[in-house]
Amino acid sequence: MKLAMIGFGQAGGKIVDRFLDYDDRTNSGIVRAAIAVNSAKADLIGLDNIPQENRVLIGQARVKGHGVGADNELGAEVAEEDIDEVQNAIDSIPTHEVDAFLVVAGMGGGTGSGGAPVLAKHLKRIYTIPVYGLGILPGTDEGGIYTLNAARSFQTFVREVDNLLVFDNDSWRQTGESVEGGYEQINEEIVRRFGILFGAGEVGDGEEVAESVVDSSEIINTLSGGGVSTVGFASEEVDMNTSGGLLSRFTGDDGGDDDLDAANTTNRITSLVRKAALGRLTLPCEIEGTERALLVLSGPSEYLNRKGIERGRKWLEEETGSMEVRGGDYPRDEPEVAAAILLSGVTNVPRIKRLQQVAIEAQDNIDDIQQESEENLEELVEDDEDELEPLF
Ligand SMILES: Nc1nc2c(ncn2[C@@H]2O[C@H](COP(=O)(O)OP(=O)(O)OP(=O)(O)O)[C@@H](O)[C@H]2O)c(=O)[nH]1
Repeated sequence: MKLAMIGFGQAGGKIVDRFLDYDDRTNSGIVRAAIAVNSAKADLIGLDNIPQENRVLIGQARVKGHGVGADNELGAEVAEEDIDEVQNAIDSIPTHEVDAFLVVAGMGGGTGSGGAPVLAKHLKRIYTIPVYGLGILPGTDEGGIYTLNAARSFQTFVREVDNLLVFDNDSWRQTGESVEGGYEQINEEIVRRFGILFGAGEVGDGEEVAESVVDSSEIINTLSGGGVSTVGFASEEVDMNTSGGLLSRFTGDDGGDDDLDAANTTNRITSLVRKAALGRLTLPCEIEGTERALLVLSGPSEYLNRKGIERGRKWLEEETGSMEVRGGDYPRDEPEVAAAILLSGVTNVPRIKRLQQVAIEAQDNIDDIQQESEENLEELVEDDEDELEPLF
């Protein structure tokens, strides 16, 4: 499907920038327009791919291009004050060619965390197409103020968007890596997962169309109903170089028995689906209780078969308990077969329960909480974990 992506704050801008690069590399055609909004001039200058005219500096009168320093109330205020500047950039997008907006932001800082919900609310008032959020949760080692920002922003953001897709840095940060180097890798993981998912609905006319290609309405239907979404992913390399013998590794094709090859393909697809659903999700959670799901199987069409996808889909129905599990192909000439699973409306998410508790504590006693040390706040969150009610 075609998206208008708006990156709010540094993390948001960098991830949208990376999506453009992904689009270029893979020809997936999902980014119809890309805009970056920030209160820090240096962050906007540091982007590689987003066109200069689509980089919007807000809050100049208040913070003079220096950012809001993790103050997300100030982030929200400058977004409100300068929303017309953002709208000017959006006005240059042919929105009639766009299936949805995707507002991307880190939830732990000030600009994106405060501004993204403001922008989502604004977009929903003006446009009829869906407005989705991609929210990045901070690592728990980043400190109390980042957790507090994320807790408050999350609650607002999920309310303002049609669906909030979440990626939790905390589960993805590798130890021993520099923060920047770590984000490079993490951002690649983000665009790969969401790129395959959204790209699935973008198999256009004249392209190779398999038996059951996913279209953008299936993605929209899976996301409709709101709530929080997470994505599972697993892939396996396949050999595309052997002329005429494309199937060799993935299917175990020896040029012989076709039924056997089909059975191998089916089995491999089923185990990829399990790996994707039970492995590391962008937001770790219990998959049981998921309201809706979409399974996308991507790869060279020779490696995809309807039976495998159907079996994977059925298995997902059983595991999630959902009656609304969609599934289909995304034929791509890439040397890998990948399963991407969108789990929409997830309910049992420990990280969100912890964040919710932080938000409740903050409401009760905002001054004390802000003075707490990082360690104290972390302890507080851990201790109260058992008593929490789910957020939604
Ligand atoms: N995945 C990912 N997360 C990032 C990246 N950069 C920052 N973050 C996360 O996003 C959170 C918010 O940081 P920023 O995006 O830098 O903050 P901002 O919205 O620009 O706000 P201010 O800097 O306070 O004005 C951080 O706490 C990190 O968890 C990135 O490149 N990738």
